[in-house]
Amino acid sequence: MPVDIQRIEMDTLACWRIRRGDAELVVAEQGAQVLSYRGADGQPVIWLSEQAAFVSGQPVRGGVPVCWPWFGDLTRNPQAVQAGYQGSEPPAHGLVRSVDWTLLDSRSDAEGATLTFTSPGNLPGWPHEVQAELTIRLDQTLQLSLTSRNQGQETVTLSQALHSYFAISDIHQVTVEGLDGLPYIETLDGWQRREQQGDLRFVGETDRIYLDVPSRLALRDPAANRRITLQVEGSRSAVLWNPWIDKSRRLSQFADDAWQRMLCIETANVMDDVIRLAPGASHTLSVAIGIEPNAG
Ligand SMILES: O=P(O)(O)OC[C@H]1O[C@@H](O)[C@H](O)[C@@H](O)[C@@H]1O
Repeated sequence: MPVDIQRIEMDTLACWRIRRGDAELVVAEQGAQVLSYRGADGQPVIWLSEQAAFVSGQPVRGGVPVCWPWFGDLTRNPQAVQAGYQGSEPPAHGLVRSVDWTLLDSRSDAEGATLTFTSPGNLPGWPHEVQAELTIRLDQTLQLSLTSRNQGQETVTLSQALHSYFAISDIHQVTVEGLDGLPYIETLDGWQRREQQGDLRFVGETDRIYLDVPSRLALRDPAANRRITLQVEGSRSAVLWNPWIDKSRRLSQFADDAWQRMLCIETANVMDDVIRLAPGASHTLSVAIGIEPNAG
């Protein structure tokens, strides 16, 4: 199947667009952020906010922001992750969401296309020789692989996530399969540890860190008659997030009712699943996102 790679601009952001039949992927150089992805049937799989702003220095709401070298609020991270940062105001979700990455390589073949980006060196307040490389491959599925390499002389500990926003037909109807029986941290109630019973359904604001997560999760969407599947390597934790009604009003680049159409399943290395990189060591976190027709 012919594959076409083009450099485009979304307002002020330099982006790359890959088309493969009716599938289309758009990636911004800023943050190496996947902005949008439509599958082979032309339907959105990755959600991009209708109110997204494509502004230099600001993460775009939606797509797949890369959270690195820490996830979320730094002060909620294990001490070894906090110790890596020497600045005074740690931004949420790390340092690379709103800076330009460098495109190292772009190529297409008979099956698809691959883009490879590398993170900028010299991140403010983070004096470590650790480089992140993100490979984005579009063929029948969308695959993201984030490799961190420690080229310095000291051990560095980091947390991270591929913060995927998925497009769904109705938050009230979707379920997430694969979490039954898992421990999770309820960040909305004192970060208590709890246990998941059955598949996850959504009845209110959700912001949970699941632990001991298996390599396959699925997002069942009966109204769209499909399942979005996530096949993961290098991760045992996942963050499930939907802001619901009140938090939606406080979020930037987010329509008041957009919570009904999106759900984040973030492929992560957080809490006791953080990555400890000895000198010379590397780690790869990856997720392959596929579609199974028929939510059965
Ligand atoms: O608004 P941001 O920085 O992109 O973060 C969005 C959300 O990201 C999620 O990963 C967090 O669990 C939420 O608490 C947070 O609100």
